[in-house]
Amino acid sequence: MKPFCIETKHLTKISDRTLVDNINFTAYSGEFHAIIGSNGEGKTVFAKLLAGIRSITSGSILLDGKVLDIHDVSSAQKHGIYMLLEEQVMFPTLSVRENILSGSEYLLSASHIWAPSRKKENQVCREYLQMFGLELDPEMPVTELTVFEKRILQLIRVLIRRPRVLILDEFASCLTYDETERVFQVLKGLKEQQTAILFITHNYSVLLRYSDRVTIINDGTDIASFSRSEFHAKPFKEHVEALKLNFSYPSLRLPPGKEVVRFCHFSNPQLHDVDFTLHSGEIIGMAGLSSTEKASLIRAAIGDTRPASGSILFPGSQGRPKISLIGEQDSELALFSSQSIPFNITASDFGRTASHGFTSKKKAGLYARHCLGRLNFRNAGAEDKTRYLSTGNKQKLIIARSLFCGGSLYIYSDPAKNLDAASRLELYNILNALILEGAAILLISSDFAELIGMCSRIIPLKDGRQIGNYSTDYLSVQALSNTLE
Ligand SMILES: Nc1ncnc2c1ncn2[C@@H]1O[C@H](COP(=O)(O)OP(=O)(O)OP(=O)(O)O)[C@@H](O)[C@H]1O
Repeated sequence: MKPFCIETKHLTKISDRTLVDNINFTAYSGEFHAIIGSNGEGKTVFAKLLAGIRSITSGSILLDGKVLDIHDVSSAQKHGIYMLLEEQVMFPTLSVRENILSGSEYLLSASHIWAPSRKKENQVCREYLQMFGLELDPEMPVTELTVFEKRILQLIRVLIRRPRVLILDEFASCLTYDETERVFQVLKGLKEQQTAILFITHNYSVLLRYSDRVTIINDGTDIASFSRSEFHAKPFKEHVEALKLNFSYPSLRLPPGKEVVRFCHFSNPQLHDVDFTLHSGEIIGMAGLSSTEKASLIRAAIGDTRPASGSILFPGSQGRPKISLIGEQDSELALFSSQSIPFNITASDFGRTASHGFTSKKKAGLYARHCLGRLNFRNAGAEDKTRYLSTGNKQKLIIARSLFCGGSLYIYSDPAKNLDAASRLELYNILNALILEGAAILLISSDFAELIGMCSRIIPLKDGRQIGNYSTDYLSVQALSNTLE
């Protein structure tokens, strides 16, 4: 591919208000270009304008100096511009092969008249999957795949079409260090073939490890761009400081209180021999669980399913204590998108917003503002429509709902996904406040730095089987990764 650059000139998007404001941006072929900024600042809307997913109000997009007529997704794809969204878009009833190749079969057929053979399709799928170290049967259903595998399928779907400009929106969120590394190793090959790779991220270590250039978007506009050679200079560091990208985990280790939950050699079809105790005042982490294993653990803990052997006991309480949950569904599934923000937050306990037997909108609004105030909820108000919130702000609603629910046991699966660094820090401070009040927290996470930074102990699972119970005092991200390899 010949070198080129993609530019925007005065790119603007106005909906009810200005979402993207006069962005002048340049990315070059053969570079990893990170786009960063706090939640709700306009990164996704900007990327969607480039990919034709949303229409431009004014301004232009240029490829190699030529203005492009991008008015929908296919017009962007005609110029080789593809975007992978934060949400996972899959055909749940189709196989791995069908999910990868649907609509692209003609690319595999030399004649462009005959459809490629099933053998050829499976072979191509296997080759692409192997690039990411995945040995999946192309005929298996996608419902059995992990988050990582589903993400890779989406990526392969685009790679087959040989993109010139590839835009990834928070692609590495919920991926482990090793999984992220595997993805970027493959993308490096693409970069060497002159693809421009733009990725939106909140993760400072991903930014430092991979980006050749970074652009910061604030309040819908680009406020600065830096190339890698400028990362050590003061202006870049000032932005890092302002965005709190380089934060330290506010680790709090308290002496464990009474036992809240005890897994006694618990097994079910997905999990085997899970055995540990969580006390009040303690955050215990769990690493290495697939999506199905996470769901299975949560369902067992809330009493939705029975163990095949072993048990889950709640020694400190009569019966099951009140459990506050954050599962791992996308916010699209976890929220009532046509309902208001206060409705979504107070949905975990409408009784508390009742006044004379009726739900009080005023009370719900007050609670919502209080919960969101603790979570650095910016660029949106409690009156905004839920469906239009940015992904990070939607995640804050899910957290706020769980905090409104309260309880003595919190089971959180990747609660910090899609949060900007400042909001993450707020979340961690809230977790600390909860354990100071005597709560017990089970933190299931793919972010090993987060687990080591916030938890006193980590329970690693491999293929659903517990393989240890480690104190985090002398544990490194690398050592934990090695254990789970
Ligand atoms: N159709 C719409 N109508 C009104 N406002 C919208 C619409 N779509 C997006 N917004 C608003 O535009 C702003 C920017 O949203 P965007 O999704 O681009 O944020 P972001 O920077 O990607 O945030 P995050 O890091 O949380 O993903 C948000 O405040 C969002 O609420």
